[in-house]
Amino acid sequence: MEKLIEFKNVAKEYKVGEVPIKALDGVDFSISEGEFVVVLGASGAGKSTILNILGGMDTATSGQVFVGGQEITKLNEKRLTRYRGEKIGFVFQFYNLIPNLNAMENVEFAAEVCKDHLDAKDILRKVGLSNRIKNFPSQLSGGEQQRVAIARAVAKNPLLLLCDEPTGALDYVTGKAVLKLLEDLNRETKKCVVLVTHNSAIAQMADKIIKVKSGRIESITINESRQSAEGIEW
Ligand SMILES: Nc1ncnc2c1ncn2[C@@H]1O[C@H](COP(=O)(O)OP(=O)(O)OP(=O)(O)O)[C@@H](O)[C@H]1O
Repeated sequence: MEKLIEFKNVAKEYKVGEVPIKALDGVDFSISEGEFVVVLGASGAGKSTILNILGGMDTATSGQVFVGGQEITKLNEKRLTRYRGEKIGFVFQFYNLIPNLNAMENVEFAAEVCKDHLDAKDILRKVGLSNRIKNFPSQLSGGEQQRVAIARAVAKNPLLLLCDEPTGALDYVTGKAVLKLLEDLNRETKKCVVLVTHNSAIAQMADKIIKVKSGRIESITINESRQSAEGIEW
């Protein structure tokens, strides 16, 4: 399989007052085309920092990050913004939908800047929301809002789908349904999904599990027996 993502000796340091905080310290890993990857670790381990650097929402202090053959650690702010807008679909824990746009408009608004974007209505149908397209976020349940957020990310037809604790605000059943949706999208579209979580049960869904501890890689495991979202329990 082609290498899609590569982190080479990546470090991230935050300065809070005079005190430097090493959020990442010498992180190396690679991810192949089409892989479903779970980044696992305790609170504060550095998971979101990895995802944010990968998605161009944050920058590394040192080291190199390659995505689809492009070194994103070399991009200036303007090109990084374009990379983020065109290549990355984000799904967050708290959905981040625009409250005064309905479901359809939320998806269209995000997708329209992307050249190869997909049809918003088709994607909303795919995530099981064809009868809610005119609803505003406040009229939708948490699980439905997360489906809109996933539709919004997918409609951009991005290179990568990055998900930061996508089930963190959802109950067990709804959370599993959202995981099933991400799994189906990964299998059907062959899009690479990188999902950050502290929930080790979710790791069973992955092709590759990257464990992070105190800003370093603790282990990288290839999972030969990937479980379906329906089959995992926590
Ligand atoms: N903007 C920031 N300024 C200062 N320190 C930060 C900042 N962002 C993150 N950190 C620190 O970097 C470390 C890694 O944070 P990160 O958010 O990546 O962890 P995480 O594994 O995603 O945790 P959680 O599961 O709680 O979200 C933590 O010690 C955190 O306090």
